[in-house]
Amino acid sequence: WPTTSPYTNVKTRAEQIEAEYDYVIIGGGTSGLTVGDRLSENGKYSVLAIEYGYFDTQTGMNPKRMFNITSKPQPGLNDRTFPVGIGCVVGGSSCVNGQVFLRGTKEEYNAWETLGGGNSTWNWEGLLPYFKKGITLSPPEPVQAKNYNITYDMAYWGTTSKIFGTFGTNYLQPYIKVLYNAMKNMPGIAVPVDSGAGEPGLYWYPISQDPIKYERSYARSGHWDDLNRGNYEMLVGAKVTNILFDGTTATGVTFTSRNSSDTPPAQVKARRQVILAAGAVHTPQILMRSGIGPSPLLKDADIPVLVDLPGVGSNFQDHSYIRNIAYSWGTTPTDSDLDLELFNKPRDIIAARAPGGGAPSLAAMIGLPVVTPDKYEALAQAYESQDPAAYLPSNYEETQIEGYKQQQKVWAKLMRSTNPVFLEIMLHGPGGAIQNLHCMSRGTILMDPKDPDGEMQVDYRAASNPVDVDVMVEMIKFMRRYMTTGDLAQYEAKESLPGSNIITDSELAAWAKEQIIPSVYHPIGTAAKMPREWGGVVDEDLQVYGTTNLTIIDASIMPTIVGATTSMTVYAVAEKAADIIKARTGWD
Ligand SMILES: Cc1cc2nc3c(=O)[nH]c(=O)nc-3n(C[C@H](O)[C@H](O)[C@H](O)COP(=O)(O)OP(=O)(O)OC[C@H]3O[C@@H](n4cnc5c(N)ncnc54)[C@H](O)[C@@H]3O)c2cc1C
Repeated sequence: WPTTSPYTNVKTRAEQIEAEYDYVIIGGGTSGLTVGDRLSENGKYSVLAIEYGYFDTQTGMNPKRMFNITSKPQPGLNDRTFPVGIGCVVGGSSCVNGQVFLRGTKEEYNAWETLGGGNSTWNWEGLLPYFKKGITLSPPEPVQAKNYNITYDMAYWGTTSKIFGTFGTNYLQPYIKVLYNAMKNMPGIAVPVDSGAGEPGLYWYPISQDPIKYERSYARSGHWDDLNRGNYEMLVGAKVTNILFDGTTATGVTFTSRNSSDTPPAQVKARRQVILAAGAVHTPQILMRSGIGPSPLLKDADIPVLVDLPGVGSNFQDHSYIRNIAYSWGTTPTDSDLDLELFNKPRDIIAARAPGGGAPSLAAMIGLPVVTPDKYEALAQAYESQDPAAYLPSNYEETQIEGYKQQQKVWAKLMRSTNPVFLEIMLHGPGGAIQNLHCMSRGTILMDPKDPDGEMQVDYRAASNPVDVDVMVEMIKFMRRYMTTGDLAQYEAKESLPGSNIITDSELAAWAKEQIIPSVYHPIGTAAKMPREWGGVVDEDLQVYGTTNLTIIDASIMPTIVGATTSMTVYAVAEKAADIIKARTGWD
């Protein structure tokens, strides 16, 4: 390692590339490769993607394919630190991710429209065509659909993209349908026709998997491997340090070799557009290194200020979770129609005898009024009555406080709606992980002014807003109700974590602070698409304020996080971004 690639248009040295391309994309990850594919598809324009990682024949989470970053200690979580998972390989985080393939709900995307300040097309209706363009759904096998009563609706999916959603076929599970039915019968739980319908509820969902090869479907397999276009090149093992400007017009980038410190920095020019796709952790670094960011920090780092944009590196959000609300069954349930004889056979025999018939993945995605019918109103009231600045980083400027105030307004309303997904439970029980998908705390990802090219300082500021712990307490109580009342009561499950001695809200909160992990590897928001007077970094066309020819297309542009794993939304955003860039730069 580094692994060499089989493609002649993958370059490993600065002298192998041209001096100038029409489009230069920083980051050959999920969003970067999607847009690179679209901008090179008519063959008329030259495109270069510059990627810090290398080609790898394997995929999946592994230190050699990930950045090595540890978060700052989290005072809200008893000063614990956490690994910051980000892919650094061709394909980016889509090459290492968990392949859970979900999208958010309608009101979560409509919040982006409200936070756009007027005339925004960043809403459910505006994004649905791009979910369809971006993802092909491979329907479940008929036997599987019948076994598990899987419904789907192709109105929410496309058929042309080479990024695939496929219903996985796990081995037969002894009680997955018991869990399904028990959750379905919990008060307020809906069963939408499709996980892609923009609705919360209980669903079997696809994973990002090729339906034929049964391998990971990701940005490289879908947007690079079969292309082999003469007008599309990739430079790997190269770190972009900063963007070049003529005045405030982006004209190219400077990069260094990732491995050899004795190679001098090199430059490449972009005739039409520089496209920033380095992900929510490193996009802010490249902006700041280029003089775009909070001016006090830039001055500390001795970087001349090109555009004072305080929002760069702020507004950081992720999902948070508790790994295990742990139970053991009193009596283990079994599905009434399960073929027990088959089930007890070794796994390979089961797989051979039930081709396509195993259970796909199952999730319960639940709005706050369903999580806590008694408390959601009080939680929403407590949240909306907060002084917006009370729990924000102390260096937030007025525009940023105003932006958070707008978010607070939107989200206090959405805490009262059943549509946005606050709680996610992947059902394979008993018990299991609970995820809070809408934290109100806001973190920062900032450059170390003493070492601007060193790793970014990632501060989740988890639980800095107390409402997040209060919400997590209600999620624990929901899991307790699910496991011990209703359909599952008969199985007399015993709780070992938090345990029967942890009862009151304050006991649960103290336990939660010991347990919460502030990231599901879904960082977003650090170059948010919001009005500049609300602390935004990019406009509705994803152009960086105060500049021309510079567009951001990655997860950092999301103003607020969606109640779903993030990759599918990143693909849809990138598809929309490609159309915006084409229209703006006269692509035909
Ligand atoms: C471990 C893990 C598990 C996840 N699980 C899921 C899941 O199950 N389901 C899901 O939907 N989502 C999941 N996600 C999240 C999802 O994959 C990401 O939200 C999405 O891929 C981000 O896309 P992006 O384009 O913003 O960034 P990335 O795909 O991360 O791309 C950014 C690229 O830029 C490169 N880069 C960074 N800095 C530089 C530089 N200076 N110069 C050149 N290149 C640079 C990086 O190496 C990287 O390849 C997971 C992520 C991780 C890391």
